[in-house]
Amino acid sequence: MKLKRDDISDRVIQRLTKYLSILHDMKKYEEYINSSELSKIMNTTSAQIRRDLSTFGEFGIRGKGYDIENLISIIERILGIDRINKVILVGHGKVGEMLTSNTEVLGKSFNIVEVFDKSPSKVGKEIKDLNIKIKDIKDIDSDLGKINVDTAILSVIKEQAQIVTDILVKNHIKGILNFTTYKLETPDDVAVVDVNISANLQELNFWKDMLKNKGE
Ligand SMILES: NC(=O)c1ccc[n+]([C@@H]2O[C@H](COP(=O)([O-])OP(=O)(O)OC[C@H]3O[C@@H](n4cnc5c(N)ncnc54)[C@H](O)[C@@H]3O)[C@@H](O)[C@H]2O)c1
Repeated sequence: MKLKRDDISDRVIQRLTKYLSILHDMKKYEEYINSSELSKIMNTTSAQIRRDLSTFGEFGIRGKGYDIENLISIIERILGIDRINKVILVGHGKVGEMLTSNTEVLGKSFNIVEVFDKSPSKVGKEIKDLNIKIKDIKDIDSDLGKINVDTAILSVIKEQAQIVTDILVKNHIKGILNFTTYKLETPDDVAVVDVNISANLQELNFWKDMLKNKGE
C-alpha cells in the first residue's frame, strides 16, 4: 500500500512505537492479542487501535485478534527498524556525549557510524564505546561521500543549527533528529523530528493538571 504524508498523523506513529513496546512484552505470554486487550493497556479505545492499524493494512484475524509476532514484524517494517539504520551525529557536547556513551539510548536498530564536531579540542578524540574518532565538520562533504547514510542527529548549539542542517541536506541527509530548539527549514523531502524535553514537560504538566481537575 502506497501511503502519502497527509494520510498519516504524527500521533499514529507515536502510538505505533508504544504498541511495539507493549507487543514485545506481551509476546512472552500470548500468541494473539485483540484490539480490546491492547486498548486497555494503552488506555485508549479499541476503535482507535483498529483505526491506527488499518492505516497500514488489514492484519487482524476475526475472533482471534492480532498475531503478536506478525504484528511486531509489520510495525517494525513500517518504522523501518527491521534493519540496522546508519546514523551520523553532529555536535559532541553534553547531549552528543549522552547519546554516544550509552548505545541503548538509540536502540538496536540505529548505529552511530560517524561523529562530527567543529571544536579543535574534540576533533580526533576517540569515542571508545563506538570505536570511532570524532571528525572535523569541515571534512563532512568528503566523509559522507564514502558512506551510505541518510539520517543525522543534530546536537550543535542553536546558533549553528540551520548552517549545519544546510550542509547535511546538501550531503543527501533525508532525516534529522533535531535536539536544538531551532525551527529548522528543510526541503519537502527531508523529515525532521524535534526532541525537546522542556516542551515534553510542559505538555506533561498540562495533562497532569487536566487529570487532577477531572478528579475534583
Ligand atoms: N532537546 C533537549 O531536550 C535538549 C536538552 C539540552 C540541550 N538541548 C540543545 O541541544 C544542543 C546541544 O546541547 P549541549 O548541551 O550538548 O551543548 P554543548 O555546547 O555542550 O555542545 C554543542 C557541541 O556542538 C559543537 N558545535 C557547535 N557548532 C558546530 C558546528 N557548526 N558543527 C559541528 N559541531 C558544532 C560544539 O563544539 C559542541 O561540542 C543545544 O542546541 C541545546 O540547546 C536540547
